Amino acid sequence: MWTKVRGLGLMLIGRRFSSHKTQSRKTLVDIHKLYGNKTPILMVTSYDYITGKYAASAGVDINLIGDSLAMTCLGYEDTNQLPFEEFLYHVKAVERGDKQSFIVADLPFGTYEASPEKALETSVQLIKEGRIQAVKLEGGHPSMISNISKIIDSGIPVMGHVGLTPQRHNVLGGFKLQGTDTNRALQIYEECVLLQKAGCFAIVLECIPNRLAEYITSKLSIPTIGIGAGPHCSGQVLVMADLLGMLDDESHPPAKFVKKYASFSSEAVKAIQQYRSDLKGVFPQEDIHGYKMKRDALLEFKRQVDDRS
Ligand SMILES: Nc1nc(=O)c2c([nH]1)NC[C@@H]1CN(c3ccc(C(=O)N[C@@H](CCC(=O)O)C(=O)O)cc3)CN21
Ligand SMILES: CC(C)C(=O)C(=O)O
Ligand SMILES: [Mg+2]
Repeated sequence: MWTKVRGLGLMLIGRRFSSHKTQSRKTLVDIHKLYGNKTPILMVTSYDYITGKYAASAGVDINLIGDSLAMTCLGYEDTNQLPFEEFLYHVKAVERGDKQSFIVADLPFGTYEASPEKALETSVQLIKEGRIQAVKLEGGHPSMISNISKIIDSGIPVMGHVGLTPQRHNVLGGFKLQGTDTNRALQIYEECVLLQKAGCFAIVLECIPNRLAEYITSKLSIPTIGIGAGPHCSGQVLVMADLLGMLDDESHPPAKFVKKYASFSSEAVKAIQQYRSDLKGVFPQEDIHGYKMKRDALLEFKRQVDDRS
């Protein structure tokens, strides 16, 4: 009892004098501040409650529920096969795990291209049911800009995405570096200008040469978030499965731009194999992991069972 009261007292003192308030969710204002201060913006992708919690605990700035989860988490061949309902299920789980980051969700292939109304409808559903803060969609050609404007005009922040846009891999000829020739570089630059004019709060630059990304970043007044776009973007994004080494998949070797900071996959397999070998007498231990029963109760139980036969 005394220790409980003392614990409560310490807790109250701790609250009163601690400089750490309960962390509230980051907003667009925080993202703009980082950009203004030239502090690199940290973005990762998350999949579910667990990975959402990892991102929140690490204090990332932007947590993206990327449609790449189709491949890394669900085993689809590409992102275009991802059903919207399956995506939404993951969006909801991430949000339950992360109450700290600014959360952005991709608009999956087929859920926003057809019209401004369709793009808005999908975005509203993600905001309402997924409880997230912003959406990201691929492409910045003029027809896509009208879809983006409709979403932004309705009060939903939009992140652009240019360069290697994986949903368009069939017209891009695969997951290939973009913008190496003058015309394609100009096209990517023009898309960025249009996206900024439409009111996007940031743009992902994926798989383009370092110098092109650097130049685009210097020309824009909104942050660029790079993946395979060199060190001169306003921020960086990596896919969680790539940075944690969650997948050892020979059929999908990591891209050149990936840096692997952990080896979850091999650690997991090792741990499960250790568990198997422990079953030969090491785990579980009677005292540490087991539960006791009063001797009398056990004897009486056995007696009653024996009486039945
Ligand atoms: N795990 C994962 N990480 C990603 O970053 C990612 C996905 N999945 N799935 C959706 C897209 C696809 N992405 C990819 C996939 C492969 C390369 C890749 O291998 N690129 C070549 C470029 C060289 C060339 O132009 O041929 C490379 O060698 O890096 C790039 C982006 C990025 N996205
Ligand atoms: C790689 C990022 C930008 C993305 O779009 C995704 O993970 O789906
Ligand atoms: Mg994506």
